[in-house]
Amino acid sequence: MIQFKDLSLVYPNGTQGLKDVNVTINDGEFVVIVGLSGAGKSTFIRSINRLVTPTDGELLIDDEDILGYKGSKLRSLRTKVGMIFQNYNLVKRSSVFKNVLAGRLGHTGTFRSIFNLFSKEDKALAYQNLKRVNIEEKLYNRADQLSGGQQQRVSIARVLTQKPDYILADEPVASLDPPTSHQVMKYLKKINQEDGITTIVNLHFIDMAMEYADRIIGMRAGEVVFDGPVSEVSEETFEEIYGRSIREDDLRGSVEEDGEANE
Ligand SMILES: Nc1ncnc2c1ncn2[C@@H]1O[C@H](COP(=O)(O)OP(=O)(O)OP(=O)(O)O)[C@@H](O)[C@H]1O
Repeated sequence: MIQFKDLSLVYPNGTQGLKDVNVTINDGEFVVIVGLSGAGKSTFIRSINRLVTPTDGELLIDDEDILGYKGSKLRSLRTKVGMIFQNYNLVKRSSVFKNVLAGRLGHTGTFRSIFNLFSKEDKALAYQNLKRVNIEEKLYNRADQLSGGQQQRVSIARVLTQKPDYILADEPVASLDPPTSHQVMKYLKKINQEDGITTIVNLHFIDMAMEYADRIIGMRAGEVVFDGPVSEVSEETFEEIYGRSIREDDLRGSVEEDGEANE
């Protein structure tokens, strides 16, 4: 469980990234954070794995306040909380398999990881996770030979190999076309449902938020201005969150497809 308690973050230049946020995210939830650019979505997500550090309040993960974490505590937090980025963050010149194995680094001792000494079990897990996102045939390809959607699937396999309790995804589909965006969201949702991993995703496409979220959190100027199940969300809700009417570019668009996630 993740609990934001009166959490605020003021950046060194005085910008208020988060303002008095009170939110509890229960185990197994699939939460989508929406809001205009600059609303604080990334700051919200990045607080959870301490890529940024809130300046006031408490942030409890499994009942422990993580705000004071340093050194090994911080490293183990980042092993428990996996992250997926808009730009995939793969090592471009490394193979797909090595990139996925990198998910084990938090579990492997420094000595073993320097020499890439991964166990048979680690390698089996990496392969199995590549299969889960249907990309195992690209095992030996260099990461930069893959399309954007394929690279994001590799990054999902890497995060799974990390065996996290939580997955954060910061605009995971912002660089992808509509069909590929849906594929990636489907994999994230499937993993959430099958493995019960709590998943928090930032999206700025409201149709995708409605399609995949269980619960939507709306942010504006660092504050949570809406928090509720998808069943309670209407067009007016988004208009309130955005402070304006909905436009074409707030929608990713749907795709006619058979649901099979292959490229
Ligand atoms: N390192 C930083 N230093 C100063 N201000 C920052 C920093 N990072 C973010 N901000 C500011 O904090 C506010 C919230 O930014 P944040 O990136 O969390 O918003 P966002 O909703 O994720 O937007 P986007 O969709 O554009 O990424 C913005 O005003 C942003 O300019």
